[in-house]
Amino acid sequence: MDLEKIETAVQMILEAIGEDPNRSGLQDTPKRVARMYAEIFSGVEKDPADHAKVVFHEDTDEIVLVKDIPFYSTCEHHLVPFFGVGHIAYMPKDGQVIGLSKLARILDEVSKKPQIQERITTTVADILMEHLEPQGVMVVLEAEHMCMTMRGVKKPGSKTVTSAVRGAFKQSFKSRSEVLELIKL
Ligand SMILES: Nc1nc2c(ncn2[C@@H]2O[C@H](COP(=O)(O)OP(=O)(O)OP(=O)(O)O)[C@@H](O)[C@H]2O)c(=O)[nH]1
Ligand SMILES: [Zn+2]
Repeated sequence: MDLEKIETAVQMILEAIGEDPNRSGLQDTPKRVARMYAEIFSGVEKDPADHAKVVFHEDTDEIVLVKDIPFYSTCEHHLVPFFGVGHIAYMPKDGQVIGLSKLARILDEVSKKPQIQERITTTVADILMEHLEPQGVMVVLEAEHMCMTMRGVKKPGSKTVTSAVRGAFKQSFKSRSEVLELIKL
């Protein structure tokens, strides 16, 4: 990531909005924003699938759900945050399972780039289908978009819910309902 370029750009934005980038409160802002972007956009240069490459065996083919995983991302249209919780479920095949934290790590890394909510949802589901090779995957994200709350249409409290359903969950209404019930618990 080119931190110097970010600093120059932030300096220009401050000037463009009519601020004085040299006043004391703003002097270090370009550097701070550059460091912050390095953090919140760190996923641009990474492959989130790396977290799905270590799998192990346990004698179970029952649904695993990690729910209420907080995530923060950045709307690619306005570069403001959207954030909420993700629920990630899978049904193992032949006892192939993955460390629970890896599900959250994948969601984190996919979120750390300019994004839209639908793409985070489908990317997480597709990574798990490809590398874990389970019977099925279901990913549900609920998020508040600051581009819809603090500006524009201004609908604070509105939530966007997206889901990606793969494999067995797509075929079986019963398995899908089971996950939705477990999310609600
Ligand atoms: N599908 C989808 N849309 C998003 C997401 N985040 C923001 N948006 C929408 O992206 C759209 C961008 O619309 P534009 O008309 O190009 O931009 P705008 O004039 O700033 O639109 P308003 O937000 O309506 O003021 C808006 O409708 C946003 O609500 C997302 O994660 N998924
Ligand atoms: Zn937006």
